[in-house]
Amino acid sequence: MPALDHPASAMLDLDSARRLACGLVAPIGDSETLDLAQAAGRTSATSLRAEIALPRAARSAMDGFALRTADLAAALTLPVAGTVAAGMQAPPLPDGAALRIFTGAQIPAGADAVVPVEEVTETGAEVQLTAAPAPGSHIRAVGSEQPLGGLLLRRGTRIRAHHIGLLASNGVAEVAVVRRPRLAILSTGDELHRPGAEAASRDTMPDVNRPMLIALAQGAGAEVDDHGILPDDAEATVAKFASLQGRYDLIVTTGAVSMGGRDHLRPALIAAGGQIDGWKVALKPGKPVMFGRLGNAAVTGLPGNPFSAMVGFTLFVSAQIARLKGAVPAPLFHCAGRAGFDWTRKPDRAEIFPIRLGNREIDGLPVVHRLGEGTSATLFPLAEADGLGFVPAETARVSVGTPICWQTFEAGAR
Ligand SMILES: Nc1nc2c(c(=O)[nH]1)N[C@H]1C(S)=C(S)[C@@H](COP(=O)(O)OP(=O)(O)OC[C@H]3O[C@@H](n4cnc5c(N)ncnc54)[C@H](O)[C@@H]3O)O[C@H]1N2
Ligand code: MOO
Repeated sequence: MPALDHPASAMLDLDSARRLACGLVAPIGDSETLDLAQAAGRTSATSLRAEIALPRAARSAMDGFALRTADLAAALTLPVAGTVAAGMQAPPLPDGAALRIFTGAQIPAGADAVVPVEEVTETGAEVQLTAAPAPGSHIRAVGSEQPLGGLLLRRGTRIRAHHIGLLASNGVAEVAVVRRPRLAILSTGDELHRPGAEAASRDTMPDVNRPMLIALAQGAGAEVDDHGILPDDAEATVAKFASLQGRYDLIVTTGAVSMGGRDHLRPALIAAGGQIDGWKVALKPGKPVMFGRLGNAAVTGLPGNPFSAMVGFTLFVSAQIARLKGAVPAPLFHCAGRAGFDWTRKPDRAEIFPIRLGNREIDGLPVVHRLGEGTSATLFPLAEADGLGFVPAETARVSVGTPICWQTFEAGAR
């Protein structure tokens, strides 16, 4: 296999790395048709326009009385000639009379206003008003809520509960959505065993990254195949890449991307006919991330340290999944907090760290506490974390009370 030469100094900055990662995938063109109830969270594959105007018939917006305003010129008292409820065909309004009407009921032919029940006095079979309403009062006119041809769902929209309701109101039962991105996820390392598969020993350790990344990818809307644990073996790695070719939109690996003699991933990708588009980001943790391609699939090699793998997913893989789905990747980290800690650091790489939110300050911004000591080998500081904090590469010092950027764990998954 080819020996790869990469100078230690060449690191992508975070923005360039994210752009590169997103550029290696393209929005999926295939679609499938789903029952409306199954479509939440999926991306619409087509735009839908209203084939009807709503409401289809003029309806009452209130419980009250339907009447003809012209009839009130002589007197403000009218006899009540009957009742119209939602779901029934309204009888025409007799001359010089009112009809009791309920919310959502069709406006009787001849009526041009509804007076709410609390604005009238009912005496026997008559209703007495204090003033004549303006024509059109409390009537939902035909087409007033949705025009014929109005846009209901734009292509590329993430379908949310309110879209489902809107489509249901138009009698739509099925919707075309972009097929889910197909991901292969695998771990590398002779030291790994499946969590719970064997008793923990001092020689082996559970595979932490695979179950975590599968959960993250499924949460982001991908269809994931679990490709298990790959041994630290060059030939096996080439063979694995070859077997994955043509089947996936994105292949995500962890481990074997650093400088060690057993870090086979990059040469194996080349040997399998793939290419490497970038390696190493000025990011802590997550420095040795690799961005590449194998046929039509993007290949993202995340570092083996579990917090590095998680950060790499959050910053790069989640954006790649969003783009595959035809969505716009979520912007990262809003500076909507105040540091609850002092921190002096080496200003060389952007840094991500677990955070816990404290009380809100008088301006409404939460105090953000940094958890852990910056170790990428453990997820332990995340146990009680509310999200992730961020400082740019050039930050050398953070002081209590200064603005700090953070995001919830859900922020990246769209
Ligand atoms: N000489 C250098 N050494 C290292 C550098 C460097 O720049 N120069 N970078 C360090 C950084 S930063 C990281 S991050 C790691 C990344 O290493 P790899 O991605 O090559 O990963 P491995 O060496 O295979 O494993 C690293 C570490 O993570 C554990 N691991 C791996 N996979 C899993 C898994 N699925 N579940 C749990 N733990 C896993 C593995 O046992 C190692 O302890 O490299 C540094 N070294
Ligand atoms: O990049 Mo490593 O991910 O700093 O631990």
